[in-house]
Amino acid sequence: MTHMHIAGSIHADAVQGGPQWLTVPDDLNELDLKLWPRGTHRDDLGRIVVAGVALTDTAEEHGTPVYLIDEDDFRSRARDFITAFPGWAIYYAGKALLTRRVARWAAEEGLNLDVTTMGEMRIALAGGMPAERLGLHGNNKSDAEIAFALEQGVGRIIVDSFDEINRLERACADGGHTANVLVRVTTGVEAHTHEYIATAHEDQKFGLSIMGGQALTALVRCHSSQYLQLRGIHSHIGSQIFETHGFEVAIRRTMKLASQFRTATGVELPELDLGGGFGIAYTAADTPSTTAELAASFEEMIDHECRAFGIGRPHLSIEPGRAICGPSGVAVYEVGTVKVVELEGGRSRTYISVDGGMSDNIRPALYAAEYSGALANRTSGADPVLCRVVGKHCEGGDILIRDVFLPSDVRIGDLIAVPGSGAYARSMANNYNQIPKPPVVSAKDGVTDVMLRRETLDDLMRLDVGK
Ligand SMILES: Cc1ncc(COP(=O)(O)O)c(C=O)c1O
Ligand SMILES: N[C@@H](CCCC[NH3+])C(=O)O
Repeated sequence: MTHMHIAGSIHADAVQGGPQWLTVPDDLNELDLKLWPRGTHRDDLGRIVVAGVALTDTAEEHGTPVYLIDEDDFRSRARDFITAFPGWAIYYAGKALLTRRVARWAAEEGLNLDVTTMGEMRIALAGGMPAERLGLHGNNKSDAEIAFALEQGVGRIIVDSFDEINRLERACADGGHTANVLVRVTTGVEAHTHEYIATAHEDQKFGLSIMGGQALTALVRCHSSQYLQLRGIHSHIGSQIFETHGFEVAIRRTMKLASQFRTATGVELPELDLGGGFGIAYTAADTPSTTAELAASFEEMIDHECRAFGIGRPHLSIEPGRAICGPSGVAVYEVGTVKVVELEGGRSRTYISVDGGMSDNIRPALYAAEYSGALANRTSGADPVLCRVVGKHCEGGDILIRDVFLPSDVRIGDLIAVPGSGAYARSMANNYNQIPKPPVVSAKDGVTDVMLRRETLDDLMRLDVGK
């Protein structure tokens, strides 16, 4: 698909502080394939088809809103990482999307799994992911979570504070366990992403500071513990990152820390985990690197820094979440109302209200995240108009797609499909306005299968036990 930059009259920026990147597609019916699960297309009836399934059929069978995850797409993106990073351990970040079935796919594709809570551990194990392939994260792991991880034989625990090191040692002493640990550090990198999803600058809750000296102290502390097997350093600089520069700085600083640790103890750390954060395309303007390109630049940076610090190549791992499940997922909504709002200068914006919103995808409200969308049940020859796709919540910021061009004849009952919805949408869903959470169905070879059923109002009513 080609895009032309558009004149002021309908440019989003000219309308209302919209983004400069938004352009009018030459053909609204054509799908920008980089945004969708591999193989997505329109059929002869003009319906969008994902994994061999027409989204109209998904909507009919499962209702709307509905999240559809293309199994083959998920598996192929997992395999891309396994292939591009030979010898590395790939920990799929379950926080992005985790169900028992997703855990099984991850296990079958040779991924490990990054988990953060009791709930994620339980789902991962129930899905058949072996405990030794789990890495437990979290800045406030409870005694119960730590005890469970130790009993199950979780492969490694990423420690995040001195309090937690003490807590973990006590749990090991009580239960007669030892634990493999990595120390999560903050590298001071200012990742180029939204403030709320950048995690390596100093002034935030995760990790121990390299610059402040706590990281080295924690490493030495773990090294000298009779209960802890110190495996190495963990760094995660943030999420939805496109530039490799931040990773380069993180690698340099963690390698330097490893060499300082060696100087202090005489021991070379065997492992280095560089976290996740690899960005995906949500709109036509996003141009993420391929997994192979990422791998090539990581290999080069690692080689360079190992040589610079005279350190042997550690065993390396990364934790991609979004880059595996994000593009595999499509959310499907039904249009309930269409309202044209007149703006200054004779311009207008079309508000398309759908049957979901910030309860099933809070990312636009939380991070001003951009999405795109397409009419899913038919094609249209109508002119493009600038639209805002909004939810049904009692909140002005309840926006799903801030700016998108859709055909001017979008009407009640049409379906809007939002690509890039596999990560951090349904997994961050909530029940604002007492709206039950939508289902997640997997799709493969023309067949859908529910993995998370739709919540019902009865589910919500049953939680309300007061009188
Ligand atoms: C420690 C850690 N690892 C991995 C991830 C996964 O990030 P992403 O889904 O952006 O790859 C996150 C989330 O940002 C994280 O906090
Ligand atoms: N939840 C965030 C990413 C941060 C997740 C985990 N550290 C998002 O939707 O982009």
